[in-house]
Amino acid sequence: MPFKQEYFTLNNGHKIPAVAVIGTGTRWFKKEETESNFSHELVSQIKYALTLPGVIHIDAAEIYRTYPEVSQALKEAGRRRDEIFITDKYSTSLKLSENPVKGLDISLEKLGLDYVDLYLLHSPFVNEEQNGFTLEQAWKYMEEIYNSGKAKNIGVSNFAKEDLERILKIATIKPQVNQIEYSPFLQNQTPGIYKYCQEHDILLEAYAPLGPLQKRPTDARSDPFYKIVDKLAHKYDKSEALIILRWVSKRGVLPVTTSSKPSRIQDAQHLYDFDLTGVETEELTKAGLEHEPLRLYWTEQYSKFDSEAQKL
Ligand SMILES: NC(=O)C1=CN([C@@H]2O[C@H](COP(=O)(O)OP(=O)(O)OC[C@H]3O[C@@H](n4cnc5c(N)ncnc54)[C@H](OP(=O)(O)O)[C@@H]3O)[C@@H](O)[C@H]2O)C=CC1
Repeated sequence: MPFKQEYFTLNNGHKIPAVAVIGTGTRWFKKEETESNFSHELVSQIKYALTLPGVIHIDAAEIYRTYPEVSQALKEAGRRRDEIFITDKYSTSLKLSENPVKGLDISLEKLGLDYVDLYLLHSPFVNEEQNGFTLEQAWKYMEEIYNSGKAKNIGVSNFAKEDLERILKIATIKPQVNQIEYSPFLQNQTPGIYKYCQEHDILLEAYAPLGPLQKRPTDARSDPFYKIVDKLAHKYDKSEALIILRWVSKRGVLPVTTSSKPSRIQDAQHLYDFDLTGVETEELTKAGLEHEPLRLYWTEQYSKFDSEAQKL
């Protein structure tokens, strides 16, 4: 299969590989990091990903408790560091380490790395009482990390417009990325976030992009959205998952996916070997918007925005 490496360009001019093929949360997420729950399956999927062509984009986080698996896979794969792009996240709403600076030091140690490529605040749910610092101070820690070189890029996750506005007021370094839940059935995790990030040159990353496949309704066969996906899958001879991931990228959003199946990891790494036309992209956007919202994460905090999630 021919291979095409694609990047998005961040607001600091750095390049980021345009699909993250192995997220280490969701199906790999653990409540504890113990020897007995070490996932050999995750190690083998990451190692498999590291045999693929191009730069391999791995999505990790403190809260996933999967650093031991990532670390072992990196060591055993022996791939060049500049052929790997690692995102990591500081756990905010559940405090696991003192602050982002100390948290990253611990994760670098566990991962056996000198730096990560991207470090994110996992959510905006930070306050003095719970964390010992405010959201603005959290961002100052992130800037300290950027200046130290221990993270080549910094950003946020699950941030709404208002959270970004707070950060931008005090920032000397703008967040490069906002990683949010995004799929055809959730085109605005919080009101107006898609447009806001585009206008402010903050790259959106989509986690749970395959929500419509993870939660496929029983009447999908007669649903216009699934009919279009099926038509395009046949036209391009690609899986339905790839049609949706490619749509995400055509919307200017970087898809973050994962799988327990090597063939799906390989497919995702080859996402840019085909393209959708502008008309097809628009058709999927519209059919997606007509669907009722599907929100899989941060429902307690964000379900109140469901009525605005499908307005562009
Ligand atoms: N910042 C945040 O708050 C969050 C970040 N994330 C990050 O994003 C990553 C990806 O999130 P995730 O929701 O898993 O991403 P996706 O929406 O891409 O879903 C991946 C899952 O979909 C399954 N899948 C793939 N193809 C199909 C298909 N055709 N039909 C049905 N199921 C299919 C896969 O199963 P299989 O293994 O069988 O292939 C896999 O478990 C996480 O691992 C994590 O790193 C996720 C949630 C929150």
